[in-house]
Amino acid sequence: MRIKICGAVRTADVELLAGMDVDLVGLRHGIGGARGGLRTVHPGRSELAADAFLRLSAHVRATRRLRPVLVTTVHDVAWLHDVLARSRVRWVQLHGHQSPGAVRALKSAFRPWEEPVTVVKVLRVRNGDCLERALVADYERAGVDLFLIDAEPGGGQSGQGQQSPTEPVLRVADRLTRPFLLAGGTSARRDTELAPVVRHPLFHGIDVDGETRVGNGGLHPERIEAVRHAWRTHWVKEWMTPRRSAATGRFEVADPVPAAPVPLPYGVRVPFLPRGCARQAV
Ligand SMILES: O=C(O)c1ccccc1N[C@@H]1O[C@H](COP(=O)(O)O)[C@@H](O)[C@H]1O
Repeated sequence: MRIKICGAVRTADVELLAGMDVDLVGLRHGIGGARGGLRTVHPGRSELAADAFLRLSAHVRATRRLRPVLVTTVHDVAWLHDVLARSRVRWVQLHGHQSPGAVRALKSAFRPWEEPVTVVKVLRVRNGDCLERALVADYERAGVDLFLIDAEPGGGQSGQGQQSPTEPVLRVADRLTRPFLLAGGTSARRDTELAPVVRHPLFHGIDVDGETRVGNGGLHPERIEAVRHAWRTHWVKEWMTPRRSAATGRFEVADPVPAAPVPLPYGVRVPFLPRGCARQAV
């Protein structure tokens, strides 16, 4: 399971992340404005100027453990190729309305002898529906490697710390043949609603921004550690560890949210039941 922390803006952020158990570092460059097309709630919250992007991405690469990810809303393939080539960053998160054609052109802009680019395309969930639903197959044919399912409360805004309801996320995930990251208000909360998302065969990890900060401030080690612990230790262990079933003797992945109502033995009283359990025979 991969963990991406978004919005590093200074060398100290990279040094902090290098000492933590995370994988990908999002660096925002080319957000909104004339080249973009996506307005953000916090315009330029952590937008890096060109020289800062080059410097910080080199710093991330130098850790040899973390991977820098260019997070951008720019559509212009020549600009994207130039930034990726000059910085030697090979992961890009297309967080705008970039078309499948732009994805195809970007993938083929890198020659076969060059390190290929990994394209992450955002799919936004708004009012229970995925805005890019009709384009998913085209994105896959164009070469998207990984999707990022994010909540968009409206107005073309991302990163408001709002979590997408599970059902629409699963509906999008079921249309995919490529893996996806979950974004949008991802936190350290152990919300059992998320179990079916984590257990989805294409679930690949999480992308977090707001939860890793205190207020609008910088990255906070304890908050990052809380998210890491919740997802790497709790969720993954809880839902992905096969256990031997007492009934069948076979190894099965634990299911804390039973699909069918589970009858309780006669006389048992419980103050709280997990979702899916029927209150019977009390
Ligand atoms: O947060 C922004 O303003 C933003 C601007 C442009 C592109 C992406 C942006 N945020 C992304 O939103 C998700 C989730 O963030 P959060 O955990 O809900 O705060 C993440 O991918 C950010 O990169």
